[in-house]
Amino acid sequence: MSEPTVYHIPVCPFCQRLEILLSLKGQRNQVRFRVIDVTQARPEFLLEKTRGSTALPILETADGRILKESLVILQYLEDLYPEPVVAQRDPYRRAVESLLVRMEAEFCNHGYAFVMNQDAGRRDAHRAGMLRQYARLDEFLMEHAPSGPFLFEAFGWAETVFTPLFMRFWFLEYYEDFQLPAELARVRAWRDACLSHPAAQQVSREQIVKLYYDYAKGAGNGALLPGRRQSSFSFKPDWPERPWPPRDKYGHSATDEELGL
Ligand SMILES: COc1ccc(C(=O)/C=[SH]/C[C@H](NC(=O)CC[C@H](N)C(=O)O)C(=O)NCC(=O)O)cc1OC
Repeated sequence: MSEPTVYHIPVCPFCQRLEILLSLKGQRNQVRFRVIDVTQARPEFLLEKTRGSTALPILETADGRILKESLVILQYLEDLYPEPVVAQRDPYRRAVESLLVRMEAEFCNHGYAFVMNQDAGRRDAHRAGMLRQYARLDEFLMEHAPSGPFLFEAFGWAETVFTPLFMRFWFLEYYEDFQLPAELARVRAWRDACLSHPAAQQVSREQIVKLYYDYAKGAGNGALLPGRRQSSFSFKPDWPERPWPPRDKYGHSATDEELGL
């Protein structure tokens, strides 16, 4: 094996982080990406490599060593391909970047809990919680980068970490009619600049909305819903050939046929 290999799910936000970083560095073709079908049990060869853990992405170095956790793999790739630099080199700026990145897990969890919520009576609580998460980002950016749009001069480390989550939260706009209010202008400017960056165009809004339908019905990571034969994460039929799913997640459960599966 002459190059690193990433085992990934094409639409997983954590896997997309690696593609964005490599794209920024012009090294996307130096790393082999092997697609794993999240709707199927992990293949034995992979479980042997990971000693049983199933979360993706997984990176196998050129000499066969295994790494997991997207933020760790990002740092490995940053060190393996040091130019152009993506993470800040100045110690204080790197610390500020790290403070912002420390907010990604709670931000992610709120968004996924919101889209996976099945209790219409809790919609407003989820919405309020998601708005608080965006307000935290807005406050941080107003303190450290009031003019923007990025945290520093260009799309960098924090943007690489957050942009896949901003893209997944297209499912909140579609299934929960979630919109950022005008008073959160700073984080909205950051989000919009991230969404349009050329290094981050691995997935589209239509793809996310169609593939994540089952998450909106409470089934994550390729799990199968009652009465369904296929997950919305299935690779076939390819998502461009499928119709847009119904938006009414609380009142209707689409069949495989309605989803074009
Ligand atoms: C907070 O809830 C969620 C947040 C994100 C995702 C997601 O996009 C999974 S993407 C695919 C998912 N990968 C991960 O969760 C990796 C997270 C890890 N911390 C990283 O940063 O690499 C996976 O492989 N799951 C299958 C398994 O673990 O066997 C799903 C959520 O709930 C189902």
